[in-house]
Amino acid sequence: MTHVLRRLLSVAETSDAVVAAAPAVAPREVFRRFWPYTRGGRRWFVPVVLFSLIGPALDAGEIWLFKVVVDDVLVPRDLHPLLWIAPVFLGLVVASGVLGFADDVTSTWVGERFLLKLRSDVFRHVQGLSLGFFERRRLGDVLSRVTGDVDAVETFLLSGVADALYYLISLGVFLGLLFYLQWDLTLLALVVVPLFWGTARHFSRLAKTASRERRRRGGSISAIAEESLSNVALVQAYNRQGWEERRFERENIGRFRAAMASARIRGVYGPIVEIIEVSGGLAVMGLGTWKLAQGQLTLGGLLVFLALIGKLYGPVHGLSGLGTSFYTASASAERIIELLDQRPQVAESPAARRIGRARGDVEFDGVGFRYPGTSSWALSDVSFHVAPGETLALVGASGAGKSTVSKLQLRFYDPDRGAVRLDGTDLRSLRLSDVRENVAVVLQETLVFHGSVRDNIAYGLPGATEGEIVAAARAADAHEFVERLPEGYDTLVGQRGRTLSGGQCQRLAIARAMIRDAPVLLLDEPTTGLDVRSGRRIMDPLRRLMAGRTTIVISHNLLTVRDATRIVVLDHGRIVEQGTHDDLLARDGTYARLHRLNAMTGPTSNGKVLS
Ligand SMILES: Nc1ncnc2c1ncn2[C@@H]1O[C@H](COP(=O)(O)OP(=O)(O)OP(=O)(O)O)[C@@H](O)[C@H]1O
Repeated sequence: MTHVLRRLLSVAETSDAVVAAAPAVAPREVFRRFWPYTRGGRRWFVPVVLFSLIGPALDAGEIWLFKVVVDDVLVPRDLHPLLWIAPVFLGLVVASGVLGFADDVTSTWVGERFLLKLRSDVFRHVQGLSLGFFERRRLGDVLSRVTGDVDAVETFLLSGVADALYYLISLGVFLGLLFYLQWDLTLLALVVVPLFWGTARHFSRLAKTASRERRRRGGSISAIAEESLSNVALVQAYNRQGWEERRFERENIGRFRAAMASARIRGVYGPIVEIIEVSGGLAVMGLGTWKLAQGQLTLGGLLVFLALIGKLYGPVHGLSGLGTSFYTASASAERIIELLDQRPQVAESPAARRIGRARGDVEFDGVGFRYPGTSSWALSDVSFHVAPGETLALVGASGAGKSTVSKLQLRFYDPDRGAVRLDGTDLRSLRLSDVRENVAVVLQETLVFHGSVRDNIAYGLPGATEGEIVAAARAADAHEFVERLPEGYDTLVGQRGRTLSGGQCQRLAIARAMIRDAPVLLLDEPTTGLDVRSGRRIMDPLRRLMAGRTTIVISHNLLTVRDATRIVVLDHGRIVEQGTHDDLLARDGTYARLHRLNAMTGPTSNGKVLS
C-alpha cells in the first residue's frame, strides 16, 4: 500500500531537460525581493483587509438567521418572524454581492498593478544584460520566464497573502461563534485540525517539486519552439523536422509527466482531507444528536453548528492548501530571481563621463580578450589607432577575431587586458549610451525588424523627420526600390526582413546608419550574402556613408578593403601584418597571398576568399 502510494506521488525530476533548474530560494527571501514592487498600491491593502473582515461576518449573519428560521419559524410553525427575517436575509445577500464585487475589483487592481511593474522591470533588466548573457542562454526560456513565471510571483506575494488573511479572519469569526454556541462540541471538532496540517505540509513539499519540474520543462519547450521556428528554413532545408519534433516531444513528455504528478498529488490530497473533514463532522454530529436528545441543544442550534463546522473546515482546508499554491508559485519566483540576479558583464561606472558627439578617434591599446567561460584568447595584444575620418580594414580567416573587435568597440564586452579608447578616453569611463550613440553599425546579419520601412530607417534616429528619412534612403540607394513597394515607406517588412531581398535589407541598414550620423562606423561584412551585382550596388552608398567618418570595416571582400587608410591582418586573435594595401602587397606576406587568391577567384565569388 505504502509502496503504491509512494509511486503515485513520485515526481520524476530529471537532469535531461534542456533548461537547468533555478537555484532554490527561501520563501522569506522571495518576499524580501518582491515586496518593494507593492509600493504605490499598499494603501489599497486597507480595503482588501476590511473586505476580508466583513465577508465572514456577513456569512456568519446568514447562518445565524438560518438558526432563527429553524427555531422560531419551522419548529413552532409560525410565519410571523419571517416578515422581518426575509428582508434582513435579502439585505445580507445583497451586501455580500456588493462586497464580493468590490473585493474582486480592488484585489485584481492591486495584483495587476504589481504585475505591471514587475513585468516591465524584469523586461528592462533583461534588456540591460550584456550580449554575453544572450549568447549563453536560451531565448525561449527567457521569454517563458518574462511572460509566464512573472504571474506566479503575484500569487506568492499578494493573492496568496490576501487569501491567507481571509481564511484566518474567517477562522477567527467562525471559531468565536462556535465556542459561543457549544464550547465542548467545538473542541471535538478541532481534534482533526493537527491532522489537516500534517497532511498539508507533506503534500506542499511534493507539490513544490512537481511545479519546479513543470516550470523548467515549460521553459525548455519555449526554448526549443523558439529555436526551431525561428530557423524554420534551415530545419526544412535539411529535413530536420523529425529531429526537432522528437526534441520537442521529449520536453513535452517531461512536462506532461510533471503535470500528471501534480494532478496525482492534488488528487490524493483532496480525498484524504475530505476523510479527515467528514470524520470530524460525524463525531460532532454524534455528540450533537445526543445533546439534542438531552434537551441541551435546539434543532436550529445543532443545524447552525454543523453549518458553521462546514464553514470552519473551508478556511482550514484553504489555509493548508495555500501552502501547496505557495510552493507552486515559489518555483516560478525562483526562476525570476535567478534572472534578476544576473548582472550585466559590462557595467557603467558611477563616475562615467558624458562625451556628447566624439571626434571619432579610435584606439585599441594592447587589447587581450577571452569570451567568458572560454580558455583561449579571442584577441591578444591587439593595438591599432584610427584617426578621425580614417578607414581601418580588418581582414583575416574565419574565427580570427574580427567580429570580436567590433563587439569590444561597441562595449558589448570589456577587454581583459589593455584598453579600447574613444577620443583618448577608455570606454569603461564613458557613459554606455554615449559610447553607442557615437557608433553606427551595418552588420553581417542584417537587422531588419517587423515594421514599416520608415520605422526601420528611423530606428537609427528616434524622432527623425520625413525629410531626413527620405534623404537617408536616397543616400543609401534605397529610395527607388522603396518607392516601388506597394505602400512605399509604409510597406511592412516581415520579421528579419523576410519580404525583402538581401541587398534591399542591406540598403535599409545603410540608410539607418546614415540617419544616425555617428562619427564612428562599424561595417561587419556588409557585402556578405549578396551576389556580385548587389554587392557592387551597395559599394557606392557605403562609400557615401563612410565619407568623413572613422570606419572600421571587416570584410572578406578585398574591393572594400583596398581604399582603407590602413589594413590590419588578424590571425588567431593576433595582428600579423599592418599597413596600406600597397605596403602589404610589397611585403609579399599573408595579405599579398590573400590578394592573389582573391584576384584568381575573380568577380563571381564576390572576392570572398578569406574564409
Ligand atoms: N560568444 C562567444 N563565446 C565564445 N567564443 C566565441 C564567441 N564568439 C566568438 N567566439 C570565438 O572567438 C573567436 C573569434 O571569433 P570572431 O567572431 O571574432 O571571428 P571572426 O574573425 O569575426 O570570424 P568570421 O569571419 O567567421 O565572422 C573564434 O574562435 C570564436 O569561436
